[in-house]
Amino acid sequence: MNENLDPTDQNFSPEEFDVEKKLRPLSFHDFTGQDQVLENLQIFVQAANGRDEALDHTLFHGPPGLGKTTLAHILANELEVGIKVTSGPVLDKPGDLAGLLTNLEERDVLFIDEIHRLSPIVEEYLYSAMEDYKIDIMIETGPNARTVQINLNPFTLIGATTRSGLLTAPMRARFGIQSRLQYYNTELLSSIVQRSAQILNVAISMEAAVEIAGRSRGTPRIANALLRRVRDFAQIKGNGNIDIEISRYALEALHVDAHGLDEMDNKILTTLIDKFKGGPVGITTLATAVSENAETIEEVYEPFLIQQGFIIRTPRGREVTEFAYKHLNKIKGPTQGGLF
Ligand SMILES: Nc1ncnc2c1ncn2[C@@H]1O[C@H](COP(=O)(O)OP(=O)(O)OP(=O)(O)O)[C@@H](O)[C@H]1O
Ligand SMILES: [Mg+2]
Repeated sequence: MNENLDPTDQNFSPEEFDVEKKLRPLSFHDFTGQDQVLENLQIFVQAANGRDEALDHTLFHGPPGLGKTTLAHILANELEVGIKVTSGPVLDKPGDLAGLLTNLEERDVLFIDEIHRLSPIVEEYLYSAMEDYKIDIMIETGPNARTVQINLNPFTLIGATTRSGLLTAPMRARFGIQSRLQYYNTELLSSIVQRSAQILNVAISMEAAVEIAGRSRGTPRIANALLRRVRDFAQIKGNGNIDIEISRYALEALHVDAHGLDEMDNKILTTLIDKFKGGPVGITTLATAVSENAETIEEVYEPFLIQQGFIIRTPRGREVTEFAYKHLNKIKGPTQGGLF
């Protein structure tokens, strides 16, 4: 049994979990892209291994599906240590955290996903563990209750978050290594698609891999999900091999946007155009109009829309580009709304 995946990871349905487990890279060598981040991590890991010390606490931030959880497991593998996995919302009592911390062996990794969702009490409790490898625990109850300080084994905390803006400053300051993951370009994604196809044992043409990659919103998780769906079409409607025709047919049937934009991306663009004449509009106003929270728009949706050239950020707010009008088949200017 491969222990490198967390079966409670909510990003996967149970069937998809098994497939995901096979597709997830396990070493630096298997991991595609994020070159700068990876190069640095390799150096830090080598150095920590050479000194036989725990790796510095490490924070991964960036939009969903880009490889934060994957990298946390890769780090544990490359450090050749154990990993314990938990998440911000699950760790609601300092006692639970103490249990995890005291069970860590020397140099082990404690991975806390969604670390921005830790409760303030747990977060505070974590500070001394991270800084001095010490925690206070309460023993006995009633009149005999007292706290004792216990020493922990040196360990590495790896935190992951899609919402780094919600991390408190003291928390952030305790991470010696901080890496922001970027969206993947089509070339990188197509090599990820090819690698995944090989693992899934299905033949895929170069052109088809590029087609799937281009519609994956810069995100490996989406690329792998689309590949699995296209594979289904190839099996039932085609000859089992994935070529460009069956890919186009499948992506069409799945209503995947030509750029891989998701519902919220499209809602943001449409709202900017229809309600705000294309902008500029402030982030809070926009957030209210699409019923999403402003930080989520800033950290999860907007980076991709900007990177792809659909919107720009100006001092007066967000504005859509010509490209967005074209993509949504909308007409720019006062005649919009269909006078013709
Ligand atoms: N660089 C990569 N190379 C190959 N596959 C990758 C890469 N990055 C991610 N993947 C694939 O995408 C899937 C999703 O990645 P992962 O779960 O690490 O994302 P995440 O950043 O933790 O997302 P979330 O914020 O939703 O938790 C992985 O299971 C893996 O199969
Ligand atoms: Mg994750």
